[in-house]
Amino acid sequence: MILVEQLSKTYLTKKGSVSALDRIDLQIATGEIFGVIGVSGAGKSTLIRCMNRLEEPDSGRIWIGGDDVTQLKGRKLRKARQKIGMIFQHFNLLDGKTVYQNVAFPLVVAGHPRERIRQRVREILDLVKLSDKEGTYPAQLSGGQKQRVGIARALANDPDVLLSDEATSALDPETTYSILELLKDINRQLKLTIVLITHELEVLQHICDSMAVIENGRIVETGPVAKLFLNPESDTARKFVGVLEQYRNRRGLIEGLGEGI
Ligand SMILES: Nc1ncnc2c1ncn2[C@@H]1O[C@H](COP(=O)(O)OP(=O)(O)OP(=O)(O)O)[C@@H](O)[C@H]1O
Repeated sequence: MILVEQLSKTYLTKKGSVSALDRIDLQIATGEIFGVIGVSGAGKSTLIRCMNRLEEPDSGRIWIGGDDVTQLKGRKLRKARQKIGMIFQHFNLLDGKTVYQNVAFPLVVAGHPRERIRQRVREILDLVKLSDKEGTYPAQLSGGQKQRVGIARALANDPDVLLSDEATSALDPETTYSILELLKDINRQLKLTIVLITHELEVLQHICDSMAVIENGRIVETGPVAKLFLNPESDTARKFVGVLEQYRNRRGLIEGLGEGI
């Protein structure tokens, strides 16, 4: 279970302060895929980055597997971070290192023996279906393959939680689909809790069990994903669902016209 309680974060800028998160409360069940959706600037990245302390919240608590991660320091924080994997929109791979070295990196940092690292990297590359790319450099990979390396690296230390920061936003629809399917498989096989942020309703619809809608740093709606489509309550949710319906209607119209030709 992940519990977020009254989490707040304000950025101080030259132009004044920006409230990015305003007393956020969330409850995420172990083993579920939980989506946070919102428009640009709503606070999604700040929220997910607070979960592994890439960002420091001003106040509030984040409980992950019994630990309040906001209170951890030093070695305990490093240990907790090993159990929270993260994947990014632009993959964040080490360009000068091979696929093998990228995936091995967190294991080397964690101080595992070389033989254990080799065994684990091979296992994980097999899981993400990149066993044939061990010696390849990121520049020689497609976007989808890069994200698979990112996922493999995030899973190397066998985390309990995977955070996904717009992991499919830079990918074409077909590759997005394959990465979402991979995340679903991983969630099932490893019983891994996944928290993902997105501004794409289709991503939420395809993969998430539950969701929260974030608007101007506040959670304005939460529940099962189906609820969002059947009964959107917030302005953000209504806009997202409205745009998707318009798009589907237009596509239906175009396909209908096509049939008449
Ligand atoms: N390092 C920073 N310094 C100052 N302001 C920031 C910083 N990071 C984010 N913000 C501001 O905080 C608010 C929330 O930003 P955040 O990146 O969390 O939103 P987001 O929903 O992830 O947006 P996007 O989808 O565009 O990435 C925005 O107003 C943003 O401009």
